[in-house]
Amino acid sequence: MAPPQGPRAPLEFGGPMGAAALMLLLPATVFHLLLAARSGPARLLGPPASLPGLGALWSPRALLLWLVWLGLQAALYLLPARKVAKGLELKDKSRLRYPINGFQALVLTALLVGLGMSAGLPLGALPEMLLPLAFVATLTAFIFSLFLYLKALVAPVSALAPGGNSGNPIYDFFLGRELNPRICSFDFKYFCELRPGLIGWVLINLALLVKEAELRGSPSLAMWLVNGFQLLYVGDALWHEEAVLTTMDITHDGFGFMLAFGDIAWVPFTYSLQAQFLLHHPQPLGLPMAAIICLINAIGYYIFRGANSQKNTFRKNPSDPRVAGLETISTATGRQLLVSGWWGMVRHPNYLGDLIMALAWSLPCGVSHLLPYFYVLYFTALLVHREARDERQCLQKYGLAWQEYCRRVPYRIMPYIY
Ligand SMILES: NC(=O)C1=CN([C@@H]2O[C@H](COP(=O)(O)OP(=O)(O)OC[C@H]3O[C@@H](n4cnc5c(N)ncnc54)[C@H](OP(=O)(O)O)[C@@H]3O)[C@@H](O)[C@H]2O)C=CC1
Ligand SMILES: CC(C)=CCC[C@@H](C)[C@H]1CC=C2C3=C(CC[C@@]21C)[C@@]1(C)CC[C@H](O)C(C)(C)[C@@H]1CC3
Repeated sequence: MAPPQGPRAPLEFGGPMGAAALMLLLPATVFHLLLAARSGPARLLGPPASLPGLGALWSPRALLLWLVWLGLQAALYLLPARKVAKGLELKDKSRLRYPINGFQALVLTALLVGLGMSAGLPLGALPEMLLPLAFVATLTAFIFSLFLYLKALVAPVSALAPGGNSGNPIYDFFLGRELNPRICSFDFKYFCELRPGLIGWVLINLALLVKEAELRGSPSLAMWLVNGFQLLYVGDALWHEEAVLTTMDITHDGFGFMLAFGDIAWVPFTYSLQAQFLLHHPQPLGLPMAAIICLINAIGYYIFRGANSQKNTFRKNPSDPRVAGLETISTATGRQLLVSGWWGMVRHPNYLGDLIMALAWSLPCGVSHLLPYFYVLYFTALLVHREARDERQCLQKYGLAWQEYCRRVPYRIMPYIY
């Protein structure tokens, strides 16, 4: 059994107490949002208008649907891939291999759903099942995290994540002990990060759009915008799937409750909140306003994609002509840091673009309610916290060179503000 890492790794998220609180608070938030979105007052703060009985949470049909969904996505993951990419070097100097077929999984899912709908699949019935589906997804996340925790107890020390093996079971269960848990070549974390949750999110959005068309004759412009923007975001993530291999989730964080729940329950059921809200609270949206919102989304996407692609191109090959002219700082590790281009504007330009897009996803819901802006608020908190975690890791990795970068690029996310 792998020994705990002990007090060397600083505890994050408020330690075991914080982890326990988050494990209660996060699922409670999912149910609160699902209930609030369908209630008349649609209040973000305060108790939901009505609480459902346990019967409304449990449905064998939802369980079956959920298992079929996970099975389908797992089967699509196992299909031959156009490319097999290598991850970053691990502690034992090995590099894991990952199939690059996420976009293919999205397209095949769309084809299957399209075929199903033409054969009479009632996609518009899905919004009625969101509550029991979220319940089974949450239950799955708890059971799956227990499996991951037990599996990590017998994993070799070299397979453990830098954090998440403090020896405290609650904290380790939450953060995840093992870095890349796998059975044969099936990588659980990589699979969950991009497939069932992200593709599930756009499928839920589509079902809400179909339901709106059934109720009101056609989907509203606001619903089209939310569906279009979020489909672009998910399609982009799957098209650039290889880039996820260098995110801190894959390279640094263990796979425990936080990511398992985040990937399979939090993302599909809370990221679809705007479309849920619009189904129950239709909002008028004129063409001029829609055009402005599209422009905001396009600006956000331009910054997000430009910054992420610039860094990925630079990390893959610093002499690539697209980045070779950029100014850099050398570090003791042999790697360089960009100090011009997007990464010379602020230290996390990709977060800035992501936040601008988040705003564009909520604006079609009007300004009468705070609820559809939950994503903007939560995402700001998540990215500010994530940025602080990343800065700590970079300071540790790059030392003086990182300090020099911070001096030359003083703002973190928003120029002249933060
Ligand atoms: N929708 C959602 O819920 C979420 C979306 N995201 C998005 O995911 C994307 C990835 O984010 P994330 O993984 O947090 O981090 P980043 O993609 O910002 O990567 C941070 C890493 O980039 C490298 N880096 C930092 N500064 C420089 C520089 N100047 N030059 C070169 N390399 C640099 C460092 O790693 P190294 O030097 O080792 O390469 C650092 O650890 C973002 O676009 C974010 O917005 C993230 C979380 C949630
Ligand atoms: C509150 C809670 C449960 C936190 C867990 C956080 C997770 C929801 C997020 C952590 C990092 C994520 C990323 C994406 C989705 C959300 C989670 C899992 C991401 C897949 C979204 C699409 C992007 O293009 C991305 C691939 C860059 C991104 C990677 C990080």
